[in-house]
This record gives sequence, structure tokens and C-alpha cells, in this order.
Amino acid sequence: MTEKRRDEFGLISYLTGGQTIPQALKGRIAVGNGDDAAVVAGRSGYDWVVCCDSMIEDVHFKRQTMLPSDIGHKALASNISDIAAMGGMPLFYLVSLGLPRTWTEEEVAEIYKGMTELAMRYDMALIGGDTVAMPGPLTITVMVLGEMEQGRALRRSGAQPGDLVFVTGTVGNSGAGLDVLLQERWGVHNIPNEWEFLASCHRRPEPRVDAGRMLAQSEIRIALNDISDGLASEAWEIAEASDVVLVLDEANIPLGDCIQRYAKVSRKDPLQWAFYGGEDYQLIGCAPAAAKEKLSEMFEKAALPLYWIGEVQEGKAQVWLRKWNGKLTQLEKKGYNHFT
Ligand SMILES: Nc1ncnc2c1ncn2[C@@H]1O[C@H](COP(=O)(O)OP(=O)(O)OP(=O)(O)O)[C@@H](O)[C@H]1O
Ligand SMILES: Cc1ncc(C[n+]2csc(CCOP(=O)(O)O)c2C)c(N)n1
Ligand SMILES: [Mg+2]
Ligand SMILES: [Mg+2]
Ligand SMILES: [Mg+2]
Repeated sequence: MTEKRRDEFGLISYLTGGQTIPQALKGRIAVGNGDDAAVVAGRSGYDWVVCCDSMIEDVHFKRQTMLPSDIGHKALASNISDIAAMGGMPLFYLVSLGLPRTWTEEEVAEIYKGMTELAMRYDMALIGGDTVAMPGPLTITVMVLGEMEQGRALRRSGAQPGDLVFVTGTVGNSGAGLDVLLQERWGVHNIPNEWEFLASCHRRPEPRVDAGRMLAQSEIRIALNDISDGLASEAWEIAEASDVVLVLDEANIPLGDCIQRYAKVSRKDPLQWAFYGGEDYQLIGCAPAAAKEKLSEMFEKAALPLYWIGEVQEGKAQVWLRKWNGKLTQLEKKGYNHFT
């Protein structure tokens, strides 16, 4: 006997029922979920900021690495992070689901729960999506609409020689967390307490909207990118978009205590996770050297971390790493790439 399931429309109601729309957005949704498309109002003096990103079973997660609610959280978080990387404020989102038979309706509802909890924290409203059967892995694509002050988007191409490079938090935790989660001997529910922090960095990254908004509103010239594929890959993206050289100081790459302990016991190099692991969803950026003090003060006042990790020089796009001994080596242009 096969399990009785809701039909497509029943499933949509089951998943999206009970959503609350934040007060601030109520007046802006002319047509929400339930028609052919949503209609939302823009605000004068603001630009829309729009992005979409997908998560695919066995590419972005395995059942072993993520609980269903983590998948929902991270699918939305990675999109919010792209809005943060432009300096924007996330507002609305749409969710497209490809569902295989091997996932129960309850598990899919858990994915929604993870997503909804994060959306509520950011006062975001779900305004639509799509639900289809999938003969392969579970797929989830989220699209986010955000807004920001007109003409003020923080682009990857904004870096200039003389700038300094910063990052908004410690890096490598997500890659190390994935390493923890892929250790078969533990299983998803039995991660040792001492590595739980790394696992949670992988499963529940916090997008840095706070930092992105502060940078956008500072009126300082900033180049910005979020770390999805790894610090090296994102630094290269800034170097190429701005046509400058980035020089990163190995000694200043911020590594947390937990990753350093885990690297020691697993005899691995934590910098490999920092540069090439990805999915930290911190922001890496460049700002004029003259603005260093002001930015540091702003972040300190807001109790947000900010680490200065290098400088920008003139020249053909390139990323160098200044090693502990002062020697320069090229930081490999690699990171997570879907097709290599
Ligand atoms: N299939 C596509 N069609 C049109 N534009 C695309 C397509 N895939 C990616 N892009 C665009 O290419 C650019 C780079 O995309 P990419 O996905 O690498 O950036 P990202 O979302 O910041 O990184 P990540 O996916 O690693 O989080 C973005 O402007 C994106 O909108
Ligand atoms: C089971 C498993 N294996 C490997 C990874 C690592 N990984 C997958 S996609 C990606 C980059 C971000 O995605 P995108 O570029 O699509 O935004 C990274 C670092 C993972 N999360 N889970
Ligand atoms: Mg993308
Ligand atoms: Mg990005
Ligand atoms: Mg990517």
C-alpha cells in the first residue's frame, strides 16, 4: 500500500499555510501567494536588489549533513547573504521545490519551518513559488527581492589601489563543519559537543545583513562580496571585477578557537578551509585606507566583528598571499566550482 499524499494544491496549502506577513510589508503586497504572480510595490528613492540560488541534494547537502529544517534555513540564508553582499535589505522571497517521493511531507514541512523561522527574524514575507515532482534529488531554489538606497549598491568592482581588505567574521568554520559532519562514525545526530559549533556554522550560517547595511549606509566607497565558494575565490572575484591586485596577510586571516582545535586533532590545515572551503557567508570587502578607523569604530559600536586582512595594489587582476615569513605566493584561484 502506498502512503496517501496530498495533491499538489493541498501540499502548497499545507506548506505555506499559517505564514505571517510582517506589518511593515503588509501595505506593499498588492497580490501575495495564491494568484499567477505576486505584485509588490517599490519605494521611491530605492532600487530593487534581486537574486536566486539553489540547493540540491547530494551537491549542497546530504541527509547525513543537514536536518530538513537546516536545509530550509540555509537555502534562504544563502540568498539573504547575496542581498547583504550588495548592501541591501531583504524583503520578499519565493521558493521553488522539486520533491522526490523519498522525502515525506512532514520532512518538507520541516524545510519550510527552518526557512520561515529565519524569514521571521528578518521580517521577510513569502510571496510565491512553485512545487513540482522531481524524479531525482530534492531541489530547492529560493529567490529574494530586497531593496536599497538608490544608486548605492556595493559592487565587486569598487576596489581601488590603496584600499584595505576586510572580512566581517571568522572563516573556514563551515568547511571544517562539513568535515565533521562527513565523519561517518558520528552521524548527523551524534556530533561530539566540542565540534557542534562547527557543524552549526555549516548548517545554519547567519547572513551578514547587519554588516552589509552598515557598510552601505556609511557612504564610504566599498567593494563587497559574500563568501559562498571560499575566501580565495571571492577575493579573486573582487580583483577581477575591479582590475586590481589583492594582497592578503596569512597571519591576519581570522580563525576561531574551535576550528584551530579541530584542525589540530584532525591534523589538517585550517587555512585550507578558510580559503577554499566556502559557505561561510561572511562578507569580504575593500575600503579606502583612510576609512579604516571610522569603519572599525562603527563595527565596534555595533558589537560586530571586523578584521583587516590585506591591501589592494595596482596591477593586473591577481591575489597574493603574504606568508608568515613575509614571502609572497599566489593565492590559488580555486574554491567550490560546480563543474571542476
Ligand atoms: N543560469 C544563469 N542565467 C543567468 N545568470 C546567471 C545564471 N547563473 C548565474 N548567473 C549570474 O551570474 C553571476 C554569478 O553567479 P554566482 O552564482 O557565481 O554568484 P553568487 O550567487 O554570488 O555565488 P554562489 O552561487 O556561489 O552563492 C550572478 O550575477 C548571477 O545572477
Ligand atoms: C554534501 C556536501 N558536499 C559538499 C559541500 C560543499 N559545497 C557544496 S556547494 C558549495 C558552494 C556554495 O554553493 P553555490 O556555489 O551553489 O552557491 C560548497 C562549498 C556541501 N555543502 N555538502
Ligand atoms: Mg549563485
Ligand atoms: Mg554571492
Ligand atoms: Mg558558487
